[in-house]
Amino acid sequence: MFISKIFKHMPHTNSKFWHFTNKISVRNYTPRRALMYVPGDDTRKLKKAWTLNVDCVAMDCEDGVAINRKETARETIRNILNEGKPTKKKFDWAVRVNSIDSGLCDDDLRALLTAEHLPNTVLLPKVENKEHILWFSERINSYIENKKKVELIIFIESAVAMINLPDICRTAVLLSKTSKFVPCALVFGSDDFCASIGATRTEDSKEILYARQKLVLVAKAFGLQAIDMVYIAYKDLEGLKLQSEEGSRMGYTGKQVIHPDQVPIVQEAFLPNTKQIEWAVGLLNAFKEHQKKWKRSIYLQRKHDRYANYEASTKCDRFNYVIKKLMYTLYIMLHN
Ligand SMILES: CC(=O)SCCNC(=O)CCNC(=O)[C@H](O)C(C)(C)COP(=O)(O)OP(=O)(O)OC[C@H]1O[C@@H](n2cnc3c(N)ncnc32)[C@H](O)[C@@H]1OP(=O)(O)O
Ligand SMILES: CC(=O)C(=O)O
Ligand SMILES: [Mg+2]
Repeated sequence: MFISKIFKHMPHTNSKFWHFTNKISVRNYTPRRALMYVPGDDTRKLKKAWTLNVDCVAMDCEDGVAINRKETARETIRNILNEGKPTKKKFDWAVRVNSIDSGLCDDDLRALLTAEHLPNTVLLPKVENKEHILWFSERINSYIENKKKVELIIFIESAVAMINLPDICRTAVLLSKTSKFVPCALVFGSDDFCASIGATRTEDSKEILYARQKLVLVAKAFGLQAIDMVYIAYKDLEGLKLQSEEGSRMGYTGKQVIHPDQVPIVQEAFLPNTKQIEWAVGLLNAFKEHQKKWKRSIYLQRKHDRYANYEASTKCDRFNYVIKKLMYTLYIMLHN
């Protein structure tokens, strides 16, 4: 359980330590513990966002922007993309376009994906079915030049989308082999989801428990990050902490936020705690001891039984692989 929890915190990996973990496919892992929305028409908030220590900044064209400000948001974000990333800080530079059914999505994509610099990630809200993914793929292939690709975050926000979820993910994964996007995460859009199923929000969110669990389950089945719901009462930081920790325990890798004060609490909740780190260090030490014994037993088995030797070394490889990942994560945590 702990191992899967820390894998989700693998950061951008261009460190020397990479040589040690050269067989581990975490090289391009982009952490998104907090995914913060910034209304795309609000230059003051956009400037503020660059000063924060947040994993993902989502410049928003969708629900954070009033209908009569859509064009302003699109233009403002395009200008920012033309100028290039405004800081050397490492964070996921993302845009949330309007939904396909809104009729605004194509204009958003055209404006944002033909700017001087591509965003790292496109957030596609209200995906309902695989046809939406096919449409998105066709549109972005016509806008992005060369061999460049963006990461895609798929929003699941309705009853129909929840039913079609595996189909949506399968299509996205298959298309990504030939298209200019790579699916990287699912987002649970709980506010729109509640509206879709006619649920009334409660403090413990029991009314959406099934959907919240299903999203994380399907995300993991397709190797995607799972990003949990927004905690709208942004002044209630205690409630935010409890909900973030709950999401982390459920297997979510991050959470959407709407206010800078929410960022540190959420990012903390999606990191391993001291107890878990101590447990991992204990596991590393135990492993060293076991490895010594295993080496000897493998040597003896090699002499007597070829098949048994094969089994043992396979186990050893698997264990080695897991430990290397653990050590790598500890190294990153110590150096942050
Ligand atoms: C269901 C969904 O789709 S959720 C996504 C759509 N919703 C959103 O995007 C809402 C985003 N959040 C916001 O717009 C704001 O946080 C609000 C409106 C909720 C509150 O804003 P304010 O009243 O300005 O909050 P507050 O005064 O506490 O802000 C403190 C500082 O943080 C800044 N700030 C607040 N929210 C954000 C944000 N999302 N991004 C960047 N900066 C922000 C403010 O500009 C202010 O900066 P300043 O000190 O330089 O003036
Ligand atoms: C985040 C979002 O889009 C929603 O909850 O509907
Ligand atoms: Mg929504």
